[in-house]
Amino acid sequence: MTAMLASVINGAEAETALASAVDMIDLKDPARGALGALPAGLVASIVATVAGRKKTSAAAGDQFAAPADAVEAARALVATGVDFVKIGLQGGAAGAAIVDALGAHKGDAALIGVLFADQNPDLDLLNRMAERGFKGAMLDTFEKGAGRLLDHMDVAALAPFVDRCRELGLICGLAGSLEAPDVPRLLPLRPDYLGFRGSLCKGGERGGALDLAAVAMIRDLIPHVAENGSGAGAADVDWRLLGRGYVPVNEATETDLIFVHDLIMPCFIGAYEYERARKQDVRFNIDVDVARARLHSDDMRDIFSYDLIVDAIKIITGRGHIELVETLVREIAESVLVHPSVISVRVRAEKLDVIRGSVGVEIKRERAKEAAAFEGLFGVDAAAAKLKKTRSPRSH
Ligand SMILES: O=C[C@H](O)COP(=O)(O)O
Repeated sequence: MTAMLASVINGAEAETALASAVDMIDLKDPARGALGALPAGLVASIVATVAGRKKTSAAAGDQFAAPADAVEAARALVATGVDFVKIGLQGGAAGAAIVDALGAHKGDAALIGVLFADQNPDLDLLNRMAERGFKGAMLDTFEKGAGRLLDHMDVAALAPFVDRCRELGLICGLAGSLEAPDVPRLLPLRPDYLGFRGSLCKGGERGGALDLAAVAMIRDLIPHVAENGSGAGAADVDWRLLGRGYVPVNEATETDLIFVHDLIMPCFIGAYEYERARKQDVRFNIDVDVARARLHSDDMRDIFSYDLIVDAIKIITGRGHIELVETLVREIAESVLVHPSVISVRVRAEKLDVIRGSVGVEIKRERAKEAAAFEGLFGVDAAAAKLKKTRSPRSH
Protein backbone atom coordinates (compact mmCIF):
# COMPACT_ATOMS: atom_id res chain seq x y z
CA MET A 1 0.00 0.00 0.00
CA THR A 2 1.11 3.54 -0.71
CA ALA A 3 0.65 6.19 1.95
CA MET A 4 0.07 9.91 1.42
CA LEU A 5 2.63 12.21 3.04
CA ALA A 6 1.84 15.92 3.37
CA SER A 7 4.45 18.51 4.30
CA VAL A 8 3.22 21.13 6.78
CA ILE A 9 4.81 24.15 8.40
CA ASN A 10 2.92 24.55 11.68
CA GLY A 11 0.43 22.96 14.06
CA ALA A 12 -2.61 24.43 12.33
CA GLU A 13 -1.58 22.87 9.00
CA ALA A 14 -0.90 19.59 10.78
CA GLU A 15 -4.50 19.64 12.09
CA THR A 16 -5.77 20.33 8.56
CA ALA A 17 -3.76 17.39 7.24
CA LEU A 18 -5.08 15.13 10.00
CA ALA A 19 -8.65 16.20 9.28
CA SER A 20 -8.04 15.37 5.61
CA ALA A 21 -6.98 11.81 6.51
CA VAL A 22 -3.38 12.24 5.37
CA ASP A 23 -1.32 9.18 6.38
CA MET A 24 1.92 10.85 7.37
CA ILE A 25 2.66 14.41 8.55
CA ASP A 26 5.96 15.81 7.34
CA LEU A 27 7.42 18.95 8.93
CA LYS A 28 9.50 21.29 6.85
CA ASP A 29 10.11 24.91 5.92
CA PRO A 30 9.53 25.18 2.16
CA ALA A 31 11.05 28.67 2.16
CA ARG A 32 14.41 27.14 3.05
CA GLY A 33 14.70 24.75 0.13
CA ALA A 34 13.69 21.23 -0.79
CA LEU A 35 14.40 19.88 2.70
CA GLY A 36 14.36 23.13 4.66
CA ALA A 37 14.41 22.43 8.39
CA LEU A 38 11.97 24.03 10.82
CA PRO A 39 13.41 25.06 14.21
CA ALA A 40 13.60 22.04 16.53
CA GLY A 41 11.34 23.78 19.09
CA LEU A 42 8.58 24.19 16.50
CA VAL A 43 9.00 20.59 15.35
CA ALA A 44 8.60 19.43 18.96
CA SER A 45 5.42 21.44 19.37
CA ILE A 46 3.89 20.11 16.09
CA VAL A 47 4.82 16.56 17.09
CA ALA A 48 3.01 17.19 20.40
CA THR A 49 -0.02 18.49 18.47
CA VAL A 50 -0.12 15.38 16.28
CA ALA A 51 0.22 13.34 19.48
CA GLY A 52 0.76 10.00 17.78
CA ARG A 53 -2.42 10.19 15.69
CA LYS A 54 -0.27 9.69 12.59
CA LYS A 55 3.42 9.09 11.94
CA THR A 56 5.55 12.21 11.64
CA SER A 57 8.73 13.04 9.76
CA ALA A 58 10.88 16.17 9.75
CA ALA A 59 13.34 17.56 7.22
CA ALA A 60 16.84 18.20 8.57
CA GLY A 61 18.28 20.11 5.60
CA ASP A 62 19.97 19.26 2.34
CA GLN A 63 23.26 21.16 2.27
CA PHE A 64 25.91 20.65 4.91
CA ALA A 65 29.42 22.09 5.09
CA ALA A 66 30.64 18.94 6.84
CA PRO A 67 29.19 15.54 7.84
CA ALA A 68 29.27 16.64 11.49
CA ASP A 69 26.74 19.39 10.65
CA ALA A 70 24.34 16.80 9.26
CA VAL A 71 24.76 14.69 12.39
CA GLU A 72 24.01 17.74 14.54
CA ALA A 73 20.92 18.68 12.50
CA ALA A 74 19.58 15.13 12.73
CA ARG A 75 20.32 14.87 16.44
CA ALA A 76 18.35 18.05 17.20
CA LEU A 77 15.30 16.62 15.40
CA VAL A 78 15.54 13.16 16.92
CA ALA A 79 15.26 14.84 20.33
CA THR A 80 11.84 16.27 19.36
CA GLY A 81 10.25 12.80 19.28
CA VAL A 82 9.51 12.92 15.54
CA ASP A 83 9.21 9.41 14.06
CA PHE A 84 11.48 9.86 11.03
CA VAL A 85 14.25 12.33 10.20
CA LYS A 86 14.77 13.11 6.50
CA ILE A 87 18.18 14.25 5.36
CA GLY A 88 19.10 15.47 1.86
CA LEU A 89 22.08 13.73 0.25
CA GLN A 90 24.11 15.09 -2.61
CA GLY A 91 25.82 12.51 -4.80
CA GLY A 92 29.47 11.47 -4.75
CA ALA A 93 31.87 11.38 -1.84
CA ALA A 94 30.06 14.13 0.12
CA GLY A 95 26.79 12.16 0.26
CA ALA A 96 28.62 8.95 1.17
CA ALA A 97 30.50 10.69 3.99
CA ILE A 98 27.23 12.01 5.44
CA VAL A 99 25.64 8.56 5.29
CA ASP A 100 28.66 7.11 7.11
CA ALA A 101 28.66 9.81 9.79
CA LEU A 102 24.93 9.54 10.40
CA GLY A 103 25.17 5.75 10.49
CA ALA A 104 27.87 5.93 13.15
CA HIS A 105 25.87 8.27 15.39
CA LYS A 106 22.28 7.34 14.68
CA GLY A 107 21.44 5.32 17.78
CA ASP A 108 17.73 4.45 17.54
CA ALA A 109 16.93 7.26 15.09
CA ALA A 110 14.87 6.32 12.03
CA LEU A 111 16.67 8.10 9.20
CA ILE A 112 15.41 8.61 5.66
CA GLY A 113 18.08 9.52 3.10
CA VAL A 114 16.74 11.77 0.35
CA LEU A 115 18.29 11.72 -3.13
CA PHE A 116 17.48 14.29 -5.78
CA ALA A 117 16.17 13.23 -9.16
CA ASP A 118 17.37 16.47 -10.78
CA GLN A 119 20.93 16.01 -9.52
CA ASN A 120 21.94 12.77 -11.13
CA PRO A 121 21.14 10.67 -8.04
CA ASP A 122 23.67 8.09 -6.98
CA LEU A 123 21.61 4.92 -6.50
CA ASP A 124 24.66 3.15 -5.05
CA LEU A 125 24.05 5.22 -1.93
CA LEU A 126 21.04 2.99 -1.28
CA ASN A 127 23.28 0.03 -0.41
CA ARG A 128 25.32 2.25 1.87
CA MET A 129 22.20 3.56 3.59
CA ALA A 130 20.96 0.02 4.20
CA GLU A 131 24.34 -1.08 5.54
CA ARG A 132 24.48 1.92 7.91
CA GLY A 133 21.03 1.20 9.34
CA PHE A 134 18.93 3.85 7.59
CA LYS A 135 15.21 3.19 7.75
CA GLY A 136 14.33 4.44 4.31
CA ALA A 137 15.18 6.34 1.16
CA MET A 138 13.35 8.86 -0.92
CA LEU A 139 13.60 10.59 -4.27
CA ASP A 140 12.64 14.27 -4.40
CA THR A 141 13.55 17.24 -6.58
CA PHE A 142 16.08 19.82 -5.42
CA GLU A 143 15.15 22.79 -7.61
CA LYS A 144 11.51 23.48 -6.96
CA GLY A 145 9.79 25.11 -9.92
CA ALA A 146 12.15 23.43 -12.38
CA GLY A 147 10.14 20.34 -13.21
CA ARG A 148 8.26 17.48 -11.60
CA LEU A 149 9.82 14.22 -10.53
CA LEU A 150 8.64 12.57 -13.77
CA ASP A 151 10.29 15.31 -15.83
CA HIS A 152 13.64 14.20 -14.46
CA MET A 153 13.13 10.44 -14.21
CA ASP A 154 10.36 8.62 -16.04
CA VAL A 155 8.54 5.60 -14.59
CA ALA A 156 11.02 3.18 -16.19
CA ALA A 157 13.88 4.95 -14.36
CA LEU A 158 11.96 5.15 -11.07
CA ALA A 159 11.06 1.44 -11.04
CA PRO A 160 14.64 0.27 -10.30
CA PHE A 161 14.87 2.79 -7.44
CA VAL A 162 11.71 1.42 -5.82
CA ASP A 163 12.79 -2.18 -6.48
CA ARG A 164 16.23 -1.61 -4.99
CA CYS A 165 14.73 -0.06 -1.85
CA ARG A 166 12.41 -3.03 -1.50
CA GLU A 167 15.26 -5.52 -1.92
CA LEU A 168 17.29 -3.67 0.71
CA GLY A 169 14.39 -3.44 3.14
CA LEU A 170 14.27 0.37 2.95
CA ILE A 171 11.00 2.28 3.18
CA CYS A 172 10.66 3.99 -0.19
CA GLY A 173 9.21 7.45 -0.84
CA LEU A 174 8.72 9.49 -4.00
CA ALA A 175 8.11 13.23 -4.17
CA GLY A 176 9.06 16.27 -6.23
CA SER A 177 6.43 18.79 -7.28
CA LEU A 178 4.02 15.90 -7.83
CA GLU A 179 0.69 16.88 -9.35
CA ALA A 180 -2.63 15.05 -9.40
CA PRO A 181 -2.08 13.35 -12.81
CA ASP A 182 1.23 11.95 -11.51
CA VAL A 183 -0.47 9.96 -8.76
CA PRO A 184 -2.09 7.15 -10.82
CA ARG A 185 1.15 6.91 -12.81
CA LEU A 186 3.28 6.39 -9.69
CA LEU A 187 0.95 4.09 -7.73
CA PRO A 188 1.71 1.03 -9.92
CA LEU A 189 5.34 1.28 -8.78
CA ARG A 190 4.08 0.69 -5.22
CA PRO A 191 6.28 3.13 -3.32
CA ASP A 192 5.60 3.12 0.44
CA TYR A 193 4.56 6.75 0.25
CA LEU A 194 4.11 9.68 -2.09
CA GLY A 195 5.03 13.12 -0.70
CA PHE A 196 3.37 16.45 -1.50
CA ARG A 197 3.62 20.12 -0.66
CA GLY A 198 3.17 22.41 -3.67
CA SER A 199 0.13 20.66 -5.10
CA LEU A 200 -1.63 20.84 -1.72
CA CYS A 201 -1.28 24.63 -1.53
CA LYS A 202 -3.34 27.48 -2.95
CA GLY A 203 -2.26 28.14 -6.53
CA GLY A 204 0.26 25.30 -6.36
CA GLU A 205 2.68 27.57 -4.46
CA ARG A 206 4.52 25.46 -1.89
CA GLY A 207 5.05 28.52 0.33
CA GLY A 208 1.30 29.26 0.38
CA ALA A 209 -1.41 28.00 2.70
CA LEU A 210 -2.86 24.50 2.42
CA ASP A 211 -5.91 24.35 0.17
CA LEU A 212 -8.53 21.91 1.45
CA ALA A 213 -9.89 21.07 -1.99
CA ALA A 214 -6.39 20.39 -3.32
CA VAL A 215 -5.60 18.14 -0.36
CA ALA A 216 -8.89 16.28 -0.88
CA MET A 217 -8.15 15.78 -4.58
CA ILE A 218 -4.78 14.12 -3.88
CA ARG A 219 -6.25 12.16 -0.96
CA ASP A 220 -8.99 10.75 -3.19
CA LEU A 221 -6.43 9.60 -5.74
CA ILE A 222 -4.51 7.46 -3.23
CA PRO A 223 -6.34 4.44 -1.82
CA HIS A 224 -6.49 4.60 1.96
CA VAL A 225 -3.99 2.73 4.08
CA ALA A 226 -5.78 0.77 6.80
CA GLU A 227 -4.51 1.17 10.38
CA ASN A 228 -2.81 -2.21 10.17
CA GLY A 229 -0.90 -1.01 7.11
CA SER A 230 -2.91 -3.08 4.64
CA GLY A 231 -5.61 -1.81 2.34
CA ALA A 232 -7.77 -2.48 -0.64
CA GLY A 233 -6.14 -0.19 -3.15
CA ALA A 234 -6.11 -1.00 -6.82
CA ALA A 235 -2.40 -1.76 -6.87
CA ASP A 236 -2.85 -4.48 -4.25
CA VAL A 237 -5.89 -6.13 -5.77
CA ASP A 238 -5.40 -8.73 -8.43
CA TRP A 239 -7.60 -8.11 -11.43
CA ARG A 240 -8.28 -11.81 -11.80
CA LEU A 241 -10.03 -12.04 -8.45
CA LEU A 242 -13.74 -11.39 -8.42
CA GLY A 243 -13.55 -7.81 -9.57
CA ARG A 244 -13.59 -6.63 -5.93
CA GLY A 245 -12.91 -2.89 -5.91
CA TYR A 246 -13.56 -2.67 -9.62
CA VAL A 247 -16.39 -1.16 -11.57
CA PRO A 248 -19.10 -3.84 -11.80
CA VAL A 249 -19.55 -4.88 -15.42
CA ASN A 250 -22.80 -5.87 -17.08
CA GLU A 251 -24.34 -5.47 -20.52
CA ALA A 252 -25.53 -1.99 -19.65
CA THR A 253 -22.06 -0.74 -18.68
CA GLU A 254 -21.25 2.21 -20.88
CA THR A 255 -17.66 2.40 -21.99
CA ASP A 256 -15.29 4.86 -23.57
CA LEU A 257 -12.21 4.00 -25.60
CA ILE A 258 -8.80 5.20 -24.49
CA PHE A 259 -6.00 4.40 -26.89
CA VAL A 260 -2.34 4.67 -27.71
CA HIS A 261 -1.70 4.17 -31.41
CA ASP A 262 1.49 3.69 -33.39
CA LEU A 263 3.87 4.22 -30.48
CA ILE A 264 7.27 3.00 -31.63
CA MET A 265 9.77 2.05 -28.93
CA PRO A 266 13.19 0.42 -29.26
CA CYS A 267 13.14 -2.81 -27.19
CA PHE A 268 15.37 -5.76 -26.39
CA ILE A 269 13.11 -8.53 -27.68
CA GLY A 270 13.35 -11.89 -29.43
CA ALA A 271 14.47 -15.47 -28.94
CA TYR A 272 17.43 -15.39 -31.35
CA GLU A 273 20.94 -14.75 -30.09
CA TYR A 274 21.43 -11.79 -32.46
CA GLU A 275 18.34 -10.15 -30.97
CA ARG A 276 20.05 -9.93 -27.58
CA ALA A 277 22.80 -7.69 -28.90
CA ARG A 278 20.71 -4.77 -30.08
CA LYS A 279 17.36 -3.12 -29.60
CA GLN A 280 14.79 -3.30 -32.35
CA ASP A 281 11.80 -1.09 -33.00
CA VAL A 282 8.43 -2.35 -31.83
CA ARG A 283 5.16 -0.61 -32.73
CA PHE A 284 2.41 -0.68 -30.13
CA ASN A 285 -1.31 -0.23 -30.61
CA ILE A 286 -3.39 -0.44 -27.45
CA ASP A 287 -7.15 0.05 -27.15
CA VAL A 288 -8.68 0.11 -23.70
CA ASP A 289 -12.42 0.02 -22.94
CA VAL A 290 -13.05 1.86 -19.69
CA ALA A 291 -16.27 2.30 -17.78
CA ARG A 292 -17.56 5.80 -18.45
CA ALA A 293 -16.60 8.27 -15.72
CA ARG A 294 -19.60 9.08 -13.54
CA LEU A 295 -18.49 11.24 -10.63
CA HIS A 296 -15.55 13.52 -11.25
CA SER A 297 -15.45 13.46 -15.00
CA ASP A 298 -13.84 16.90 -15.04
CA ASP A 299 -10.78 15.98 -12.96
CA MET A 300 -8.34 13.12 -12.47
CA ARG A 301 -10.28 11.13 -9.90
CA ASP A 302 -12.40 9.01 -12.21
CA ILE A 303 -10.14 9.05 -15.21
CA PHE A 304 -8.03 6.36 -16.83
CA SER A 305 -5.27 8.24 -18.59
CA TYR A 306 -3.40 7.13 -21.72
CA ASP A 307 -0.25 7.98 -19.72
CA LEU A 308 -0.87 4.78 -17.77
CA ILE A 309 -0.71 2.73 -20.97
CA VAL A 310 2.54 4.35 -22.10
CA ASP A 311 4.01 3.95 -18.59
CA ALA A 312 3.13 0.26 -18.53
CA ILE A 313 4.94 -0.26 -21.83
CA LYS A 314 7.98 1.68 -20.61
CA ILE A 315 8.20 -0.23 -17.33
CA ILE A 316 7.83 -3.65 -18.95
CA THR A 317 10.25 -3.02 -21.82
CA GLY A 318 12.65 -1.18 -19.48
CA ARG A 319 13.16 -4.23 -17.27
CA GLY A 320 15.44 -5.93 -19.80
CA HIS A 321 15.33 -8.50 -22.57
CA ILE A 322 11.97 -10.13 -23.38
CA GLU A 323 12.07 -13.45 -25.22
CA LEU A 324 8.63 -13.49 -26.77
CA VAL A 325 6.25 -10.91 -28.16
CA GLU A 326 3.51 -13.05 -26.59
CA THR A 327 4.97 -12.37 -23.14
CA LEU A 328 5.21 -8.67 -23.88
CA VAL A 329 1.59 -8.26 -24.97
CA ARG A 330 0.30 -10.41 -22.11
CA GLU A 331 2.17 -8.40 -19.48
CA ILE A 332 0.95 -5.13 -20.94
CA ALA A 333 -2.64 -6.39 -20.91
CA GLU A 334 -2.32 -7.53 -17.29
CA SER A 335 -0.83 -4.19 -16.24
CA VAL A 336 -3.66 -2.26 -17.85
CA LEU A 337 -6.33 -4.55 -16.38
CA VAL A 338 -5.05 -3.74 -12.89
CA HIS A 339 -6.83 -0.39 -13.12
CA PRO A 340 -10.33 -0.49 -11.64
CA SER A 341 -12.23 1.17 -14.49
CA VAL A 342 -10.76 -0.99 -17.26
CA ILE A 343 -13.23 -3.47 -18.76
CA SER A 344 -11.13 -4.89 -21.57
CA VAL A 345 -7.93 -4.26 -23.45
CA ARG A 346 -6.61 -5.07 -26.92
CA VAL A 347 -2.82 -5.10 -27.26
CA ARG A 348 -0.95 -5.32 -30.55
CA ALA A 349 2.85 -5.35 -30.74
CA GLU A 350 4.70 -5.50 -34.05
CA LYS A 351 8.43 -6.00 -34.60
CA LEU A 352 9.46 -3.67 -37.39
CA ASP A 353 13.03 -4.78 -38.07
CA VAL A 354 12.49 -8.46 -38.94
CA ILE A 355 10.99 -8.19 -42.44
CA ARG A 356 10.10 -5.35 -44.80
CA GLY A 357 6.77 -4.99 -43.08
CA SER A 358 5.88 -6.11 -39.62
CA VAL A 359 5.40 -9.28 -37.59
CA GLY A 360 3.71 -9.45 -34.27
CA VAL A 361 0.95 -10.50 -31.94
CA GLU A 362 -2.42 -9.07 -30.99
CA ILE A 363 -4.45 -10.18 -27.98
CA LYS A 364 -7.66 -9.12 -26.31
CA ARG A 365 -8.31 -9.58 -22.61
CA GLU A 366 -11.56 -8.93 -20.76
CA ARG A 367 -11.72 -8.67 -17.02
CA ALA A 368 -14.94 -10.63 -16.62
CA LYS A 369 -13.82 -13.57 -18.79
CA GLU A 370 -10.34 -13.75 -17.26
CA ALA A 371 -11.75 -13.74 -13.74
CA ALA A 372 -14.27 -16.47 -14.60
CA ALA A 373 -11.68 -18.67 -16.32
CA PHE A 374 -9.25 -18.31 -13.46
CA GLU A 375 -11.80 -19.13 -10.79
CA GLY A 376 -13.09 -22.04 -12.88
CA LEU A 377 -9.62 -23.54 -12.99
CA PHE A 378 -8.73 -23.21 -9.34
CA GLY A 379 -11.83 -22.24 -7.38
CA VAL A 380 -11.96 -18.81 -5.78
CA ASP A 381 -10.09 -19.61 -2.55
CA ALA A 382 -7.48 -21.76 -4.23
CA ALA A 383 -7.02 -19.10 -6.88
CA ALA A 384 -6.37 -16.48 -4.22
CA ALA A 385 -3.86 -18.71 -2.46
CA LYS A 386 -2.10 -19.58 -5.71
CA LEU A 387 -1.82 -15.94 -6.69
CA LYS A 388 -0.29 -15.05 -3.34
CA LYS A 389 2.38 -17.67 -3.96
CA THR A 390 3.16 -16.95 -7.58
CA ARG A 391 2.73 -13.21 -7.78
CA SER A 392 5.69 -11.05 -8.74
CA PRO A 393 6.57 -8.08 -6.45
CA ARG A 394 4.64 -5.70 -8.66
CA SER A 395 1.97 -6.00 -11.25
CA HIS A 396 3.84 -4.11 -13.94
O1 LIG B 1 8.35 15.53 1.11
C1 LIG B 1 7.66 15.98 0.21
C2 LIG B 1 7.89 17.36 -0.24
O2 LIG B 1 7.48 18.27 0.73
C3 LIG B 1 7.36 17.62 -1.58
O3 LIG B 1 7.29 18.99 -1.85
P1 LIG B 1 6.80 19.46 -3.29
O4 LIG B 1 5.56 18.67 -3.58
O5 LIG B 1 6.54 20.91 -3.16
O6 LIG B 1 7.92 19.15 -4.20
